[in-house]
Amino acid sequence: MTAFPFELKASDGQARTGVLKTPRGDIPTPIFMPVGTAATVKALTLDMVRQSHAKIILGNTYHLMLRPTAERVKRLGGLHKFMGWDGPILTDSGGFQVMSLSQISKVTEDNVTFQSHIDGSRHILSPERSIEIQADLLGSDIVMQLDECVSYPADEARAQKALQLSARWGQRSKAAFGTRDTQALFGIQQGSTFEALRRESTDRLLEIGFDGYAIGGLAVGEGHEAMCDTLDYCAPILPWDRPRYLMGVGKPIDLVEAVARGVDMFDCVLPTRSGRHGQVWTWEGPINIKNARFAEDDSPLDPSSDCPASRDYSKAYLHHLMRSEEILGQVLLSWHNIAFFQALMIKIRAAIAAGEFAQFRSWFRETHLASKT
Ligand SMILES: CNc1nc2cc3nc[nH]c(=O)c3cc2[nH]1
Repeated sequence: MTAFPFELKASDGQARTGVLKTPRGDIPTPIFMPVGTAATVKALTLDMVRQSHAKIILGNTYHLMLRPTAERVKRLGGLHKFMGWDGPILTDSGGFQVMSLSQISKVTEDNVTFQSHIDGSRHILSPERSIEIQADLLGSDIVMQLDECVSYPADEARAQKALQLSARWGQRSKAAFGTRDTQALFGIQQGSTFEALRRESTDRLLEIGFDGYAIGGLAVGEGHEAMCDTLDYCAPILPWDRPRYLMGVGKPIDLVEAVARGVDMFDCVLPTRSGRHGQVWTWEGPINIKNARFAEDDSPLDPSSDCPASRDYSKAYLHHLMRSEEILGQVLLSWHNIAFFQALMIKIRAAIAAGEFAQFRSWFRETHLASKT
């Protein structure tokens, strides 16, 4: 299996910047992937997503297999054609959403059986079925193995059983994926916050061999400090010459601190979800635009941004839209937030390339964390 070329351009401490070359386009790293759960980045047209400088989006197998079903997406030409996105798409394997969204689910050696949170219908996800959905029916560019993510806190024995099952599922995922060179398969490291288990999981993944390696089992309630303490040892032991993808992360400060520990790829619903509720991410930290102090503030969110939502509307107008529960408010704030996350990654990449990441990191902490905007 010839993996997608991953060319590292520069590194600065553990931080690195490079390019992951895929058939549907080059992905600069470190990269943030907006989440397109049900074949849409919620509230945004794909022109807005492109204009935000996003290069790759994430699709959720769990949601799409339930509705409209992966078979229907296939009949309609696959996920790219169905939603009109011709750039790279990464799909997750569905296991995490089963555990977090479905009321009834049962994990055995062979598979996960669960009931749809939409209509209660019964479904099965096995490593083989998840690969079929992602690679053959949805046609995604980067496919994730099926894994088992334990909740936090986990006891060590339970976490070890889950990582060992995930490793066996990783082997089966790779066997089902076969040798394809137009798509990539990533393995997922587990082990909760136990260093010995993270090493055991990594050893198992390296024996199997993947195109990229995700760090699973984090952003599950452990908090920023415990996540960073775990990344201190679990990121650098993953192969330096392949992409490292931290699943489900995160807040801007999480991205900066994870890049500092060697992570290359991220995805999180935060920018779009928080935007829909009025939370706006800025260089000076998050604000809630519904706060009365913005009612007559006619300054834009970020005059230096090239995103119309950030540059061409006053905070007062956005305040009014959100207070009036106007849909346009959710659209513009979601657009601004994903553009901000992309602007953050652009600054991070430039800082690493210039050997100035340490300076950027301390500037960001002082500016973004200190001020209570
Ligand atoms: C929002 N936090 C979060 N989203 C995740 C998705 C995941 N998928 C597969 N495997 C994981 O361990 C995993 C962990 C995650 N944490």
